[in-house]
Amino acid sequence: MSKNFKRTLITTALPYANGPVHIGHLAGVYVPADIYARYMRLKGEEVVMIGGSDEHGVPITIKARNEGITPQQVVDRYHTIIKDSFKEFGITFDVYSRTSSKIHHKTASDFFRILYDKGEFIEKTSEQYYDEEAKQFLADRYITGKCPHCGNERAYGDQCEACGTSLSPLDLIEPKSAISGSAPVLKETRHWYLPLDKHEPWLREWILENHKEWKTNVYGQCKSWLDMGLQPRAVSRDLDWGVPVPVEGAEGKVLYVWFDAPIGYISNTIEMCEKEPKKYGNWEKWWKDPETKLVHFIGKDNIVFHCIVFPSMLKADGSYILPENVPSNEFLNLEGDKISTSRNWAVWLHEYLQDFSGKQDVLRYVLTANAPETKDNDFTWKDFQARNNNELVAIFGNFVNRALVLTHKYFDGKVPDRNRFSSYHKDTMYEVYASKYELEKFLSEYRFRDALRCVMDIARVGNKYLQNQAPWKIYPHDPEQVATDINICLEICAILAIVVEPFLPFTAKKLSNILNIETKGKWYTFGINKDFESSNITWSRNIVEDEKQLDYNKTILHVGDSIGIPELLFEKIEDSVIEAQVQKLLDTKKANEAAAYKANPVKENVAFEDFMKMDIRVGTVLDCQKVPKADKLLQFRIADGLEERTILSGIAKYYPNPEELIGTQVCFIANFEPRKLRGIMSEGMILSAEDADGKLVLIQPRMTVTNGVEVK
Ligand SMILES: Nc1ncnc2c1ncn2[C@@H]1O[C@H](COP(=O)(O)OP(=O)(O)OP(=O)(O)O)[C@@H](O)[C@H]1O
Ligand SMILES: [Zn+2]
Repeated sequence: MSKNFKRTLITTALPYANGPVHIGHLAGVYVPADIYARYMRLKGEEVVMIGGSDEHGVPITIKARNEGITPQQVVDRYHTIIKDSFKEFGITFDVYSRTSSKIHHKTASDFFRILYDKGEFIEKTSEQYYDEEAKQFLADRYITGKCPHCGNERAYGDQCEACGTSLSPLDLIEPKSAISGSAPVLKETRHWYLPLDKHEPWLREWILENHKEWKTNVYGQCKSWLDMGLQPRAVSRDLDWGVPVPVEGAEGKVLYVWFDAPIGYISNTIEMCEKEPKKYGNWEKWWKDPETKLVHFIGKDNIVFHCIVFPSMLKADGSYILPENVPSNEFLNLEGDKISTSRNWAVWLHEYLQDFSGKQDVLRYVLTANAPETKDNDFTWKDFQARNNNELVAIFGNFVNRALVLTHKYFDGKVPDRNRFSSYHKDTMYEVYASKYELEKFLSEYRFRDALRCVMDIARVGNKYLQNQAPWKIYPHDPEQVATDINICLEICAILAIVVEPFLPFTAKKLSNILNIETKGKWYTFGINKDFESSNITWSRNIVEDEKQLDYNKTILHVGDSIGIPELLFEKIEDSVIEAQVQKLLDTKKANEAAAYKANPVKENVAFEDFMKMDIRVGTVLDCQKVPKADKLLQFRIADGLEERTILSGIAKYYPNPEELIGTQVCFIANFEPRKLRGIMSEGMILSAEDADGKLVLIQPRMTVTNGVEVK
């Protein structure tokens, strides 16, 4: 199904501006999109990449209310962090704007109005909760009440977080408004719906028949939505934050965020074209010309919106093109847990950039090598370190560095002649060219992990070649052979500088600077040149030779070219650096557990007389030491105001320096039945509090009291 397109429009899911960007976002959307865009640019294609922040919707208004600031202040804060960190990370948007912009409000409003005037919506009246004190309708999240399933008193109108059931506001028992606290009343309200059911027949044909080449995860999700049958979907909301519905009598209503956000791709394209008309031309050529290839990069939770809902909106308008592909990724998890903004379970991009200054490419490498392309995947710091040390440093960096150093050592920093070029060298270069060719095939299929593997294969070929040829052994008796070897190695370095650019742009820049070459426009200047994007060829590794298209003399570097001073491309990451990151996550986990801690229900009441039977007293620790061969036990000698007594307590793990307790006071049950533990008689029980994480902490009076006094 390949068509000849003139240009490519890449959109990237708009990150929701209620938090910074994390590695899940990057792996799911922005790194693959950036690889694709950079690759197209290297090939000299006309391409743009559109991004921007998604700034409307209820969660942002709730965050603003909780922090006592305006929604605009919330989105200003995160938009800036997101935009700056993307830039520093080398994500090359042609435009990165936001949905609170004037252009977007106008574009989204006009878009709605055209569909409204064409009769593409249906209008329905329904009953919704209204807060009479605050004089506003309540979004589901703004209503709390008792969960009908588990009795949790603080369930939300859309979900009970205690039992996980999804709810509708009408399910809640004794509903309350989260704004005023008053009981809301049901009131009629009018909304507009996009009748997706009406669009179902053409969607079926367009996706299920004509786009069988879409990734199986994407195709499968579309098929199951279509097979369930589509329903009309509301496009408006009663809320005061968003794009107002441009219809008479619709005061207090805004466009629903899912309707408003994808239009952001169009608004941002318009903004880009208005800013630089010479460079980008008219926005309509990007959105309305069938010779434009539209590609949406998204994560899996956005599939239905980009394959079914947004195309239906575009079709309802009638003047827009539809996406040619929607290469959606599955999800990236972090150390075995789902990444979550609200639980702070993430590696945040802006923090990474601080902690790993100058190491953008390491993260880009790991997120691509381990991308969740076909199934959910896990990011771990151990894997991050291993991939850096064993792959980037040991293979790529090592090869390039040895080739550059030897050039300076033997050839005065100049590219030597390849006089001995023979079939063995030809085979080596053939491997390199075939890998580049395969790499191109994978890129055209949005298989970025496999494509990156091909880049590393080229570095592997170089590394192996250098190891086999061992120029440092040959040089004394056959410098001419070494000249040919180094010539080959330098050419492989130059090819690496070009093919690695989409993946590791900072490394490509460093390497091409050392080699004194330009990477731009060089994609088709060596090896075999066939464009997978626009041809229907079936790939095979031998096609290169079969077609006799390979000219081994067409090289990037030339004899006598000067090579700059070598500089290390990658450096080893030490254990201590990784341990610090792991510790940061453990701290987060602990804080989350503490925040989620719920005290046990109170036990049955006891009578005063029963309480008085317990003889709890205070005593001073005279001696304290670990019981030999018992991990948990500490042996206390206590001055109890009468004689002295010995008590054993299972808190050794929490008091690694027991001698520090000597001289402090503890509380103990004095009339606890004595019992023998490890051959020692324990006369009582020392009192501790058990913290949420199981840690035991001694109960100790804040002021010294007389030994033996009772606790009441
Ligand atoms: N862990 C992840 N792995 C892969 N893609 C992700 C992940 N989290 C989010 N994405 C994708 O990133 C894009 C932007 O996400 P969005 O801002 O809507 O965040 P979200 O899904 O609300 O995430 P979060 O709740 O973590 O903030 C979406 O296309 C989404 O599918
Ligand atoms: Zn519940």
